[in-house]
Amino acid sequence: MSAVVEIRGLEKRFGGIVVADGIDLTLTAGRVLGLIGPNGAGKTSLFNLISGVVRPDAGSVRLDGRPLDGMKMHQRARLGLSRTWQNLRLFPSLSVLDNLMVAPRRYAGESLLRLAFFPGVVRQAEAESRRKALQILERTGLADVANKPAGGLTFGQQKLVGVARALMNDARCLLLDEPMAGVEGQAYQTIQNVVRDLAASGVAVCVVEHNVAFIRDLCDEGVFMFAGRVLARGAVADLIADPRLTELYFGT
Ligand SMILES: Nc1ncnc2c1ncn2[C@@H]1O[C@H](COP(=O)(O)OP(=O)(O)OP(=O)(O)O)[C@@H](O)[C@H]1O
Repeated sequence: MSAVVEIRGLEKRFGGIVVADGIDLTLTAGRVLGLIGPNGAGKTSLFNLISGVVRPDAGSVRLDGRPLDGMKMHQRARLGLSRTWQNLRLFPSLSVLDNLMVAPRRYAGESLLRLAFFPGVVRQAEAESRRKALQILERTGLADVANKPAGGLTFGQQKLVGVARALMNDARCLLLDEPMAGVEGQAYQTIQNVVRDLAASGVAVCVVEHNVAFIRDLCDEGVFMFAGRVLARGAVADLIADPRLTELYFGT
């Protein structure tokens, strides 16, 4: 199984708070890795470091062997590093379809030269993107609301839009930040199915989630984080059953 994301010696502190303390972690093609740990363990910070929202103090992140050091978030997104956000970050007044169309990815029209001299190519690429967005909306059960403003959807549907948007850039690696928080019913099952299909197609997936049942059912493996460190890696069922980790999780 090939490594998609390789994290080596990652360090980050905010003043006195250590959010990454020498993290070594590999995300593998076709596998779903669950990231668990108590509030403040550094899980979202790790996603921020991988996706380029935050710069590390030391250490490196590689995507398909290519160092990402110094690259901005949109540059990483173009290379296939995709993520969702705890606080959604949708454009509420834009339609669901348009929220997908503006996803961070490579745009044919971003080159002024191409826009000026090959407008037909740009139009064709945008039509292709629209087709792709509609396909993704179909796959995520959102086709019926494609033209509705995203802000008018249920919370579960908005979470699905966040996941759907993350699929627009042909992700090599997908980071899902608490995809299940506040989600129930059909959206819950749909997110599980979409993530399974993605992994089956070779994407490396990493999920931060407090919903332990979701993590246990979905993930091939789990990592337990505490105080910016990876304390354990193994079967999710074993991590959950470990009394030492449970104590750290619940702080009892
Ligand atoms: N930009 C920042 N500036 C200062 N402190 C920060 C910053 N980002 C995160 N922190 C702090 O780092 C610690 C780790 O936060 P992080 O969000 O990564 O934890 P988490 O494991 O994702 O927690 P949760 O499960 O609650 O989302 C917290 O104490 C948080 O307040």
